[in-house]
Amino acid sequence: MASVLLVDDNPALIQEQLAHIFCEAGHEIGVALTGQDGVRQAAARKPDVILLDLRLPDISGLDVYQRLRQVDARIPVIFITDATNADSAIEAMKQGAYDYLSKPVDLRRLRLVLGQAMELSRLAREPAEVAETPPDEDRGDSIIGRCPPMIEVYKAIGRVAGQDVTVLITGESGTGKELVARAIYQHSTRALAPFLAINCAAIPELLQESELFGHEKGAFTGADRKRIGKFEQCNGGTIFLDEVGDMPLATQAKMLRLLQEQTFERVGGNETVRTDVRLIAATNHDLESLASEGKYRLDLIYRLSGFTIHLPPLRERGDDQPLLVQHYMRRFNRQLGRELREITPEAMKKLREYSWPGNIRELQSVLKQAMLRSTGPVLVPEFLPDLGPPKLGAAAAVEVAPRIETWIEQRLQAGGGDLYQEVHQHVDRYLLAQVLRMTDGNQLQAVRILGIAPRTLRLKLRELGLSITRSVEESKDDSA
Ligand SMILES: Nc1ncnc2c1ncn2[C@@H]1O[C@H](COP(=O)(O)OP(=O)(O)OP(=O)(O)O)[C@@H](O)[C@H]1O
Repeated sequence: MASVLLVDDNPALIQEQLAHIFCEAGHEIGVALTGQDGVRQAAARKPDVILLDLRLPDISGLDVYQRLRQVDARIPVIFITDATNADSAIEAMKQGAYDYLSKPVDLRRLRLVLGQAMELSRLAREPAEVAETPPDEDRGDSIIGRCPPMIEVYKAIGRVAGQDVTVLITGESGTGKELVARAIYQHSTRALAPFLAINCAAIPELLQESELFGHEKGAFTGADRKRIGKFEQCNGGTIFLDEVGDMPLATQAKMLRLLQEQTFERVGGNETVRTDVRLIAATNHDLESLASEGKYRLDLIYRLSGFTIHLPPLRERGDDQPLLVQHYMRRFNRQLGRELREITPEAMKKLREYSWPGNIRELQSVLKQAMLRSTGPVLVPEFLPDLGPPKLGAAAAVEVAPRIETWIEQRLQAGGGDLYQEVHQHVDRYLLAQVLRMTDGNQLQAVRILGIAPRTLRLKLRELGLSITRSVEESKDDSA
C-alpha cells in the first residue's frame, strides 16, 4: 500500500491524476492545503512520497521543504512548479528535492517519477538486515545466509558501515549487491539522510554525465534549462551507483575528481560545485580486465576499491540454499495466496545441483514459477522448470514454453496479481533465451535479430535473472 501526501492549495487536478494512478483500493492519498498543515500531516503520517507545490498561501514551498526535511529527510519530495518558477525549482533540487514537475503535470511523467520515488522511499526505509533464521514476518528485505563467506560479508558491512568511506561491492548479477548497499547505508551515520540508487547501465552513455553531475542551460542540444545532477541533489546523503563498470571514460574522469576532491562542474558550466556524498558502488564486471582493454581508468578503480566486499555466487553458498528456498516460499505463499509448506528432498536436490548463473534473483523466479504450477501443499520436482544442462546459463533453464493461451489459462486459475507483467516476462524469457541460444550467446547478433538496443537486452536479462555463459569448445591442439 502506497501513501502519498499532496501539499497544494489548488489540488483538484493532481488529486484526480493520483486517483487515476492509484486506482487500486487501499492506497492513501492525503491532501494539505497549506504548508503548515503539510508539515503536520507529514509528521503524523510519514508518507512514502510528498508532492509539494512551490506556491502556497502561508509559507514558501522552499521553507516547507526545509521543515519536511527535519521531519524525515528520507521521504522523497517532488516539487510541482509553474514554469515561471524554474529558479526556485533548481534551488529545491540543490537542496535535495527528488524531482520537479511543471504544471499542468503530465500524467505519464507523474506516474513515472512517482513510481521511482516510491521505490526509493522503500529502499531507504525497509530494513535490509541479516536474519539469524528465516524471519516469520516479512520484515523488509532480510539478508538470508550463514555460510562462512556470507558471515565474512556481514562482518565487512559492520566494519565499514560507520566509516564514511567509498565501498565497492562485487559479485555476479543477482547476488545481493543492492541489498548489501542498503544495509551499509542503514547502519551508517547518514542513515537519516537521503539514499539514491542509480543504475549506470540503465542510463544512455551520452546522458550519464548530465544525470550524475547536472548541466547548464544550453550545454548541449536539448538542454533547454539548467538541471541539477544526482550528486548535487543528494548532498549529505548516500549514492548507490550500480553497474559502475558501464560508465563512459569521460564520466569516469569526473567521478575520479569527485572522489578525490568532492567537487565537480556541471556539464557546460564553469562553476565548481562542492558536494558531500558517500558513494557505494557495485559491479558484476571485472573492472581490471575492463582497464586492460582501455575501457576503465585504473586510478578510478583504486579510488573505488578502497574497501571491497565480494558476494559469493549462490552455487557456492552450500546450506544457505535451503534457507533461501524456505524464506522465499514463505514470501510467495503470502504474495500468491498459496500454502506450500514443504519441498521434497528430490526437488531440493535438483535446485542444489543447478549452477544458478542468475543467482538469488533467478532462484526467486524459478521458485515462483514452480509455486504457481504446484497443486498440493508440497513442492515436488515435477513442478520445477527444466533446470539443466545450463549451456546458456539461466537461459537454458527456460522451460519449453507451453502455448501462451494454456499458460495464461493456468495463471488465471491460479489467481494472484501482476498478470500483465508476468505474461510479458514469460514471453521475454522464452524469446530471449531462444534467440541467445540461436546466436550461441552472441549479444550483438541477438540485438540485431530482436531489433532492440544492447542496453535494453542487458537490462531485460538482468530483470529476468538470466545470464549468458557462452559454450566454449575445447580447442584441439594438433601439434601436441
Ligand atoms: N542473501 C539474500 N537473502 C535474501 N534475499 C536476497 C539475498 N541476496 C539477494 N537477495 C534478493 O535477490 C534479489 C536480487 O538482489 P540484488 O538486486 O541486491 O542483486 P544485485 O547483485 O544488485 O544484482 P545486479 O547485479 O543484477 O544489480 C533481490 O530481490 C534481493 O532482495
